[in-house]
Amino acid sequence: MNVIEINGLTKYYGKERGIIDINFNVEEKEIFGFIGPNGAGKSTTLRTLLALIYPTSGGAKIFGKDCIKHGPEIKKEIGYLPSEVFYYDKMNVIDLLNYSASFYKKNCSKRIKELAEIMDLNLNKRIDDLSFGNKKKVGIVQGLLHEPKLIILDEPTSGLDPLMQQRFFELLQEENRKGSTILFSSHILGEVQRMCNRVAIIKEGKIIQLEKISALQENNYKKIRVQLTAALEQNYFNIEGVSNLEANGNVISFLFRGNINLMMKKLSEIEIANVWVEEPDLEEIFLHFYEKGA
Ligand SMILES: Nc1ncnc2c1ncn2[C@@H]1O[C@H](COP(=O)(O)OP(=O)(O)OP(=O)(O)O)[C@@H](O)[C@H]1O
Repeated sequence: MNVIEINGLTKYYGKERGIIDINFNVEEKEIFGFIGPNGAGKSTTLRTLLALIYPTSGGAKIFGKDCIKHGPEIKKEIGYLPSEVFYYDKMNVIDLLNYSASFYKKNCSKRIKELAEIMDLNLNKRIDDLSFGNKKKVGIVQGLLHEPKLIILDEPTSGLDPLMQQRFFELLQEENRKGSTILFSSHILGEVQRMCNRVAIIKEGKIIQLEKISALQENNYKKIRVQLTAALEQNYFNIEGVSNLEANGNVISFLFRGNINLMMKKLSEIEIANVWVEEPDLEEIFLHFYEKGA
């Protein structure tokens, strides 16, 4: 069953492109990643799903219901963490969370305490005494306190230190095991690869790739940099599977996809000072999609 169905979703801000003809579904109990560079349209898509802004055309269904028409009803079952959190600074954390909880017809006090403990959040502090990262934690607790069926997170890890990111991902995995469906946006490929079953890649307002993470990894390019000790014949690395070849002084870099043994053989036949084999970052993967004309 699809928890989210997005059909031809398009949003223009006046003449400015927001998103164009977005189509994808998120299945029940899936952890779905939505990834793209700044300004690609991730927040616009998520805000439209939450009926915080209205689409120019197209639409989406959540739990089988139109996300705009049935917005208030649907939102009771959604936990949302916006990319930037703004609060009434003078309130205490616990008062703010109790106020948020009052919108749901259930007692959330026990869950608030549990979540605050997991995220190491002091409930008695005033909001304006909190650091950016701690404000983010308030947002996380606020988004999860009513044990929502669907969790939508917009760049949730920005501002969290690595330990907290880890705890937060464990928390999400636990929510997912208990039955929640999760959609989260990010511009960090690594965290999406680690967490998600499937991913949609968005660029300049359009979906350019929709993949299972396993397929994305199989297709994955390695980024190879070689530091040479002596000049090399110009076409030495010009073999099948090599793209984006660049030379910078005595360092040659390229993307490689193919049989890694062939590449290792090629490397073993020359004298080198150093070699780096890395996962390409998101920009480089985008560059590759771009070159394919996607
Ligand atoms: N309120 C607005 N008015 C005009 N243009 C907007 C508005 N909000 C977003 N846009 C434009 O819509 C496009 C998509 O922006 P959006 O914030 O959805 O991207 P994003 O992928 O979430 O990026 P980021 O990671 O930087 O938040 C951008 O070109 C942006 O300039």
